[in-house]
Amino acid sequence: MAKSKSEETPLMLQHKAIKTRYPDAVLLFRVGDFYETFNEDAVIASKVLGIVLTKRANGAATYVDLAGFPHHSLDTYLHKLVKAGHRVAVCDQLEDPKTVKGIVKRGVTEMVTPGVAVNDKILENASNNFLAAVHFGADNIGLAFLDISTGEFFVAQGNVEYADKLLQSFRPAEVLYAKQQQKLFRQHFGTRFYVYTMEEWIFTTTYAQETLLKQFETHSLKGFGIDGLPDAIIAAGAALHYLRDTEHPHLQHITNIQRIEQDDFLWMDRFTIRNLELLNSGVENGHTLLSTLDTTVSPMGARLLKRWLVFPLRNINEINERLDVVEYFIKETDLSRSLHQHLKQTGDLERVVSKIPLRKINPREVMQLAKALQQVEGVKKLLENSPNNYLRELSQKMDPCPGILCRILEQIVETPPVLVSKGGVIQPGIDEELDKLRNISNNGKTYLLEIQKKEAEITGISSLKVAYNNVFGYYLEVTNAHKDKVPETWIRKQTLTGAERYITPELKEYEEQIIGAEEKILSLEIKIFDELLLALQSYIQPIQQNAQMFGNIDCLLSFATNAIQFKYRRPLITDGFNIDIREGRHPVIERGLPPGDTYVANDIILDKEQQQIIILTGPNMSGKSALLRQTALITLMAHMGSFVPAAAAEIGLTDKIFTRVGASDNLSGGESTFMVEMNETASIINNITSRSLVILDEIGRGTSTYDGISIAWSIVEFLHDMTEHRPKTLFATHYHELNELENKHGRVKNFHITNKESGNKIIFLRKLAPGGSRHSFGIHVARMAGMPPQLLQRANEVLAHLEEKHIDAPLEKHVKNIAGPASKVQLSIFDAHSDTFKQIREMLDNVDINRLTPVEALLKLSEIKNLI
Ligand SMILES: Nc1ncnc2c1ncn2[C@@H]1O[C@H](COP(=O)(O)OP(=O)(O)OP(=O)(O)O)[C@@H](O)[C@H]1O
Repeated sequence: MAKSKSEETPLMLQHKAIKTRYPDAVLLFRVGDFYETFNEDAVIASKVLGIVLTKRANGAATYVDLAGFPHHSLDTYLHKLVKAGHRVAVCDQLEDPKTVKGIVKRGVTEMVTPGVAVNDKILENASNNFLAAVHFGADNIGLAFLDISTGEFFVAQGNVEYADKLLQSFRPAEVLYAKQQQKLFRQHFGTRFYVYTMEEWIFTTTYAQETLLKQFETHSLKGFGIDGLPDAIIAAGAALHYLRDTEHPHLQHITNIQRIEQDDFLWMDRFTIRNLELLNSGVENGHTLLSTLDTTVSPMGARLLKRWLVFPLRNINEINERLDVVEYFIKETDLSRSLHQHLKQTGDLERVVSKIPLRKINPREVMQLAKALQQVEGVKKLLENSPNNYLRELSQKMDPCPGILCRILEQIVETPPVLVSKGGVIQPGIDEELDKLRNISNNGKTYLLEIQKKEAEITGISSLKVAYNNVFGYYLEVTNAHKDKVPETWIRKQTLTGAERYITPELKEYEEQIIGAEEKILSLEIKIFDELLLALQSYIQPIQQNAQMFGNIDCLLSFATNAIQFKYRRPLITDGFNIDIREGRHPVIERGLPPGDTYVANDIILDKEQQQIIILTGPNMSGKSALLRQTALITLMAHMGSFVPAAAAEIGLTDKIFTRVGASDNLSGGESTFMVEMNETASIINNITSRSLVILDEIGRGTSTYDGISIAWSIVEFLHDMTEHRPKTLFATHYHELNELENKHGRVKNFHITNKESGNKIIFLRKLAPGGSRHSFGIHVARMAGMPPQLLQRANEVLAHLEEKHIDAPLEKHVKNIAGPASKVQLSIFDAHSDTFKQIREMLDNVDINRLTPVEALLKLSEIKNLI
């Protein structure tokens, strides 16, 4: 039977009222020194946190489930709940229970969700924690990315592919969108994000405009260059709304909004970012380009490097600006060393400053901020007369904020406690009243010791002790042996087994003074600290700017460090179309080689006129993929402004890098390997220009040999014969049949990776050489992998048989055979009277060739093939 409201305890009624406002969050409900969870929240908490689930009586109304933990463990447990994908509402006591009769007022002081976290335990130093908002407009998708822990705020607007790429690059911890757009979102971006849906009215232009103008305290958004992006503005408004909705009203550190312009950056779609293993290797703890290049020493640098990696530049001047600095740092080793020292002592300036408006900064962090500002002072001096323009400008933009720096150093003790409530934060000499109270407090303690000494002398109780407890304050403790020496004026308060405790009027009088003083000292310290935080608010913007400058310097120093340590060279970025890499290496593989092994360097030359497409053949494991990827990585690194692993490199400005890898093992959404590959390849075809670099690794491998060859063949022809564009292409394949393309198409060139056969074995030389290779040596690799000898022998026999059968049949004929009934042999399969033939004919009759896309055609082909 349902219990009436009045039968529940007042505490549970209060809990219920608050929980109704946060139905989808785990509510951590502060009760005394504990955070408690009730009902279904308790079940979740006990499971995720491994804490005991108990039951508690709820007045006359049944029992409720309960699980709790001590309040000082909040950070740890909060972290676990959020990492497990829960939204958490922290409900605190808003009044001092000592001063309240009846039930104390409670309210949610913070909501923590995966995308809205400022807690150091939840955040990773080297990564941003972005909240994204996505809005599907009539023609475009608007996106916003906001990191509350650093104050960074980006917006963009574009088509689905662009949105997809940005989501992959920013890797938001949480994505918001309107409830009604759920189907659209799922259709385009799948289920790979942690999402939260909101009411549609939040995603409207007027509301978003208002929200943004209020945040930035401006009359228009023109100054941010985003007023022409209506869908992005809606997304940005929704992101800000969500922050306020999650009880984050103080957002003074979000001072700017930056537009991401598609054409400003070298484009890589999400498959390319994945295939090139820029951020993730697909294996746990595997090496990525990021982990290989990241020698930054500050969290600001680490986070920025990640962004530089997925947003390489496309402006020659900006790239050269970075390269000039790297070159300068390489030459000026002393300067680089000093800069490194300063950066290392800065800590996470960007995140510390964000804690000021959020009221989360503690005294120790304020001191860290002061130390960081001292580093800014040092770096500014080091660079102010630099012959390098870029560094001189950075130096001009730095502001060590001397006013507030002095104030912090003057007011805060050198090593303050983490909690201001512990006291001992404020320096002496700052506040007269504080000094006076401290004097009383300190002397009071000395006085207590004097009382102890005096009474010990008078009574002759040498072991007399003054001590304190919460029940009756200061007392004198006498062991039983001396009990009879206690004067009558002492008032007995407690009897223990071996001792008795007494108070005296004199003791009580001093106790009052001391305790009163301590309380007053604490509230004065908190007041002075709060005033300091208020003053710090006005410095948020310049301090954030300093943090950004430090991030830039850190990344460029990191490039210089890599260049020195791993012998990278400065690339020459040109306005032309050539890629000319001499003695290039794969930056990640070369670092992972066992000691004693050296990476075999190779030249790669691609251009618009002679060598637009390279067909690369070679045995398994010979290094085809490595060569392809190193070309893409070197091109990418050059556009980041980094030196590159090559003896020399001339890189024409590149607008897009595409990579497609055949037969990926990671199948998504139940699609076949072949379909995934084809869809991925189809998206290339619409997007390339002569400035694009296309890397195709064993495309066509996911289907039968002839299908594979046909698809690969037609892709190469397409890329070669595009009317307006000549994308530079590297195509690695096992199908040595594709070498025939060189004879038919002027800008296709065959290369192979050399190896040496020694007896029955194969030695990889890994050197690139002109010309194709005749077979793919798969059986040799099988031998190396330890396959049984009988199996290998049989494989050799089958191979010999197949090669004999096809040796005289040029590939083109095979391709035609698949495409149409040109050959007699093939015709025999299509026996006009067979059921299969009839079925195929029917299927073909139903096809409207004029409306068929290439991918659909391939699918149809595959369907037909399955019938045969
Ligand atoms: N130039 C090189 N110098 C030294 N080692 C190399 C070189 N290139 C490749 N390797 C090593 O050889 C291994 C195989 O290379 P890779 O995967 O590129 O071969 P592949 O020809 O693409 O093989 P498959 O056809 O089986 O995919 C790499 O993991 C790497 O360790």
